[in-house]
Amino acid sequence: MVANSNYGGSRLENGSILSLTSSVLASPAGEITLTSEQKVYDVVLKQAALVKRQLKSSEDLEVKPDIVLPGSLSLLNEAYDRCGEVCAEYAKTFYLGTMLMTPERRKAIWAIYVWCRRTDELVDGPNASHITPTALDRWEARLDDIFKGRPFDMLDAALSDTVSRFPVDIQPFKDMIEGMRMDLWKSRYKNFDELYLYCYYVAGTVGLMSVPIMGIDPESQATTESVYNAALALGLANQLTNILRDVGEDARRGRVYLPQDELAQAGLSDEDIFAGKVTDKWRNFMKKQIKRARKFFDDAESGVTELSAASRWPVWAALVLYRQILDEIEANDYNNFTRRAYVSKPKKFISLPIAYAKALVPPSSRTSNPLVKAG
Ligand SMILES: CC(C)=CCC/C(C)=C/CC/C(C)=C/CC/C(C)=C/[C@@H]1[C@@H](COP(=O)(O)OP(=O)(O)O)[C@]1(C)CC/C=C(\C)CC/C=C(\C)CCC=C(C)C
Ligand SMILES: [Mn+2]
Repeated sequence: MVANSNYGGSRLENGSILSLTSSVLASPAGEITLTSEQKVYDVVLKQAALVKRQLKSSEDLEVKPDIVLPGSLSLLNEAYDRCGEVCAEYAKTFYLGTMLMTPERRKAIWAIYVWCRRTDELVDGPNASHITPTALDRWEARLDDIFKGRPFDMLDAALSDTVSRFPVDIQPFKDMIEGMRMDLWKSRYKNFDELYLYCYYVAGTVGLMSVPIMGIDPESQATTESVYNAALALGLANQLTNILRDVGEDARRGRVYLPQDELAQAGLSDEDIFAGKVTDKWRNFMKKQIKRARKFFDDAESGVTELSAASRWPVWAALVLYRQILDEIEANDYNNFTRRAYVSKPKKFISLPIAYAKALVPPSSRTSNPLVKAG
């Protein structure tokens, strides 16, 4: 779980979370001493405060009433349907999971999914080699327009509608673009602190975007911050798992996301990764990395139960299925250089009712719940 921190930080209107004010502690050399975890926790606190304030101001209405301009509703429905199709095409199991959500929430999650997928495609898709920082700046300007109610195309229109109905903030979206910017210039991570920030940008942000849509169960006694923290943890866990699964594939593109200092401590280097030989050194290194990823999944678990009842199943399914990729890496004897770990269809099939059973558990009102408000 992300630790409670006591520090000040703020963001320039258009900047990433790295734009911090003078309330930040500085070392004698004048360097900023905040860890990535602390910087990200600042975002979590702000997102939680924002959602609380906005829910209050709309008198706890979770979905704002429709304002329909003549002819616009069918276009909007088409736009949402298209988002659903994209989602079904790229993430079948997840799409199935969203079918249990209320129609408003389901459509909103599809719209966010599509925006995230398109953002990732900019740097990972077929046109990735033509993508420049300027193209990402243009994508960010387009995001600003989405939030101002001036969408550029149909898929943007769905997101524009979503952000007008749910208390979603622009910051996690901007931060995701920041992560894609990082992918343009950075291919090595000195330590876990650097990797943590990257994982927040490209995946923790998804958790923060999703909570206002998923909704927190009205019976939940948990603090909003703790639920956001759990959502962040699930995003981080998923991305760390992605990185561990894709070591070989990333290396072939010249990328090593694994922390350089931890590789060195294990007696390993980039050359060992490019050579792609599974040795005992590699196995021991991987065991530690897997242990850390599992810890983030554990941190996410308590938060899932606090979500509104209909949102719990898709999130449990995502958690249970993604976590199994780590088991598969182990089953492959840590060969993530030439074998891609994946969860087989039968295993997926068994996991879905397990996720469903977990989703039936309501939020706990007992004080033993680690997320429950004090007093
Ligand atoms: C309280 C609590 C636990 C709430 C739940 C919060 C929640 C729904 C968290 C979801 C976390 C999640 C699914 C994160 C996605 C992480 C991820 C895999 C990010 C990928 C980034 C880049 O990776 P890379 O390029 O290395 O990998 P590929 O080879 O390209 O796969 C992403 C691809 C960024 C783009 C992310 C998406 C397309 C997924 C967006 C998903 C949603 C908006 C829906 C999330 C909802 C559910 C129910 C899972
Ligand atoms: Mn990608």
